[in-house]
Amino acid sequence: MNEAIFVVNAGSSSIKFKLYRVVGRDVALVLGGALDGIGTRPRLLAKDDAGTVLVERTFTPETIAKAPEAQHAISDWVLPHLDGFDLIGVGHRVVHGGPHYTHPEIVNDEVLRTLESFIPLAPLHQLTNLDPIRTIRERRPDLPQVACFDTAFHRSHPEICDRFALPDALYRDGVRRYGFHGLSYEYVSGALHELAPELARGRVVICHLGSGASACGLKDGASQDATMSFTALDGLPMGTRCGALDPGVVLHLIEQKGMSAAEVGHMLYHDSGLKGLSGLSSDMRELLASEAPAAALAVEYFALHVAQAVARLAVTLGGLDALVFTAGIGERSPEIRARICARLGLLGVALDAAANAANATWIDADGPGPHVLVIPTDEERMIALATLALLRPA
Ligand SMILES: Nc1ncnc2c1ncn2[C@@H]1O[C@H](COP(=O)(O)OP(=O)(O)O)[C@@H](O)[C@H]1O
Ligand SMILES: CC(=O)OP(=O)(O)O
Ligand SMILES: [Mg+2]
Repeated sequence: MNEAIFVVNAGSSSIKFKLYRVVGRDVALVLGGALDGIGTRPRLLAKDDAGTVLVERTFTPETIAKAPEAQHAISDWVLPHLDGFDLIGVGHRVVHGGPHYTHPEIVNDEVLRTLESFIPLAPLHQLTNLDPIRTIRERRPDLPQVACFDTAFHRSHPEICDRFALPDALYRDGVRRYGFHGLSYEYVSGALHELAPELARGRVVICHLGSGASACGLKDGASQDATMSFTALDGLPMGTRCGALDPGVVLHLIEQKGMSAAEVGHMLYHDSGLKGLSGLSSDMRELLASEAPAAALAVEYFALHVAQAVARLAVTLGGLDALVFTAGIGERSPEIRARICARLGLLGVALDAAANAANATWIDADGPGPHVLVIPTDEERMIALATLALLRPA
């Protein structure tokens, strides 16, 4: 029987899943899909490895209001597809791994308890990440599960990039710049290494621009600094999250405006970013298509802040050899890449307009400036490989 690994990437508004066949020390995709639009426009879509649609089904928002209903709908559809496979384990994306997990971990009671303690640090993600682990443990206690952390890749930051300018006791208590999207950065950095090993050894900034957005500076493939920090709120403006914010604003809202901490939290996580600025949508496609001045402001604000982040990370790295775009916006929006790069002429960044418009891999113009690339991310493949490596050590 074919050995297989199932991967779950549970997010704030979607649950992505992939099934891989084990091929020696590698994995090969069998099928993959997502249930997205949870609570708004739920839709289950899955395809096989050749891209043939296996299922496309929509649900009412009442039927799939929250992640648990989405999990049920996915397992109802997936379970028959596991027939004929010998599942050796399930790999999960877990957004927050805290200060100590520098590598994926096989989940046991103690690991699960530790990860539960990070729920307040990642309110959009952690609970949704841990829910499927708990459900599968109840149904199949024999099946090994592996937690792969968004934070682990960033534990190589030098201390100066791991700290806030706060009293030292807080640092020792875990108030640190953890960084997120690490599985994506690890995958993209590996893909860059396959494309151009010399370049991957240099000073690289990767911009992960999805509904959550961050940027990371790497040297020789190791993360040095990132825009997201203690929580996935910091750094770039996002679909619904504010990005970097004067902490005085939070104090003002609580002390002067009488908002509760929960109300402020809800606003910063759910009603800010592109959605807050535009008053229209958190979806970059809708903003780019809109004539509204507030939509144009939100788009330009996003581009300015990404460009500022690239420049900041280039300072950490002492220069810039390559700039890489990934995730939904980064992979698919020539317009946003062009606006970001137009602001980075001071670093020598120059785009080839035709290559950029075609979403080509290499999109920089000929010349001495940094290379600019588009590399689609694949967090699930990273998780599958990590799961295999842990369950079948060499
Ligand atoms: N062609 C496109 N042009 C601009 N933005 C796009 C395009 N395709 C997808 N996006 C944007 O990508 C974002 C979602 O990215 P994705 O990486 O799938 O996010 P996540 O995995 O965090 O949910 C949304 O804001 C969506 O509008
Ligand atoms: C950490 C994070 O923001 O993840 P996502 O982009 O999937 O929301
Ligand atoms: Mg994502």
